[in-house]
Amino acid sequence: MFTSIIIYRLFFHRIRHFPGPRAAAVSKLWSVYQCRDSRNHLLLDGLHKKYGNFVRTGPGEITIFHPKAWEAMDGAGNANIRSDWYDIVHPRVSPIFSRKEEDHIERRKVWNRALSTKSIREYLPRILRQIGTLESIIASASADGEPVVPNDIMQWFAFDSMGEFAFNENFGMMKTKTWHRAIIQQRSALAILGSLNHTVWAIRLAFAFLARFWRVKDWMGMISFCDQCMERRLQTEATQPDIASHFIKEFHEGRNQQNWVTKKQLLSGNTVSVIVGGSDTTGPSLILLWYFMALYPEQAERVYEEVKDVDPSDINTLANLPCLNGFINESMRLIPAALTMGTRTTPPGGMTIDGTYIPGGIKVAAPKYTIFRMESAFEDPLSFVPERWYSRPEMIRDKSAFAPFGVGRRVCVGKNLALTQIRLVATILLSRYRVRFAPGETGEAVERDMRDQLTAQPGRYAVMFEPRSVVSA
Ligand code: HEM
Repeated sequence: MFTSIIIYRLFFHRIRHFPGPRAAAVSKLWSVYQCRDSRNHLLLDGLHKKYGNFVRTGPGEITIFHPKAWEAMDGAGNANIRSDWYDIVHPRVSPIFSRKEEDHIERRKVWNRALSTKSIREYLPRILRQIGTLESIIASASADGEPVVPNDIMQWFAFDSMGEFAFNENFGMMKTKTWHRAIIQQRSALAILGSLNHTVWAIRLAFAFLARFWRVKDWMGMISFCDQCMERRLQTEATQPDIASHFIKEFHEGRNQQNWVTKKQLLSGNTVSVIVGGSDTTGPSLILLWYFMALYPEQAERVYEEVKDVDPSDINTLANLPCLNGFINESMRLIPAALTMGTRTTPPGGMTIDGTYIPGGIKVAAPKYTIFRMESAFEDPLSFVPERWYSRPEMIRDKSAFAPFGVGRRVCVGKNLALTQIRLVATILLSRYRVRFAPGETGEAVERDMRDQLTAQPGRYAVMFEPRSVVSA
């Protein structure tokens, strides 16, 4: 039987004519093995260089390397659905864990309210307070002449912040300068996705049979931590508006036809999505932002000149500053937080992109890491040139290639919150400190040791934050 499956996949399958490694056409286990050290972004980048823009990366999977890929997959008029990967936390559901579009639309409504411009304004004082705590860590390290490790402090900031405005709860990592046990578990759990991401059936099997073992135990611990956060929140009256209050309202008032179990699964799915999706993305983005600041100090100084006199609570002004936003975009372009994640299944009639027809029922992927570095999308794509986003637009050949938050109706619902946090952290810290690599540090490990585990996990590096008053004295 196995022989006939292999023969079918190699010689008779509808996508047999797409180039790619023969072993990948036979089984996705090939990718699992190739990604055993969580370097899917590099594996796919290499496949693009070897096989071109449309590569068969699984028996029923095509990976697309094209600036228009995300528009074709998620943009206006497309009929793709999310792939079976999005059943990963089944039976829990949320907008991101929704495959049918009608479910997705319904489940997204409450998030649109929880993360609206009005809501972000309500969370603003807490964002600023969290940045205050972040700054106090930096201030004390800098007073002692000690380096700081952005991989720690920026992740602590991202998780503590999410605890604050999602649940009105302080996870206390920045205060104690230590990792919360639950977050260590979460990182260990998400590391599973570095290789097994390719075979969601294997992950589901592991959840069913290995719940007490290996990293699967941490996965279960992560889900249980998220549920406990929500349980605690359900027992309390919120003192300030938070994201959970929107979910809880929906839970109590939700659609009549939904039974209690269904609503509980939605509440749990939303909770996991907000903790993981809201922090393990902003954290890496900030780690990478400071890496690029240390790597390109003259560009960082341009941002400083722009932000030094801006009132940080004026988030509209921040959103329109060319150097600041150019720097953030360029950092996200060279290393996006979601390096390769996101697969869709083509509709029964298939999908055509730039004249290439992909049949129906095929899983398609479009790795941002490689697409954001394509010559057909950006001039001099491997160089860090923030000016391409403001004064040198000719260096952007196809803007639709740049989609760090996705596009269309499935675009990240937390995009504005994340960008507000990132702009504020950059503005407040840059206006008080100059950043440089710590003595003996080159930053080399950031990309060399980076893992692709659902989100980018950059290698560790250390920086010195030097108070500007001292620097200029
Ligand atoms: C720099 C930070 C962030 C990046 C780069 C990012 C990236 C993304 C991407 C690429 C998607 C599409 C995923 C897919 O379809 O597979 C997405 C969806 C989503 N993100 Fe984010 N995200 C960030 C921050 C946040 C924050 C702060 C939150 C919540 C507080 C959040 C919540 C969500 C949710 C709920 C979805 C699903 C949206 C839907 O399906 O309608 N994200 N994000």
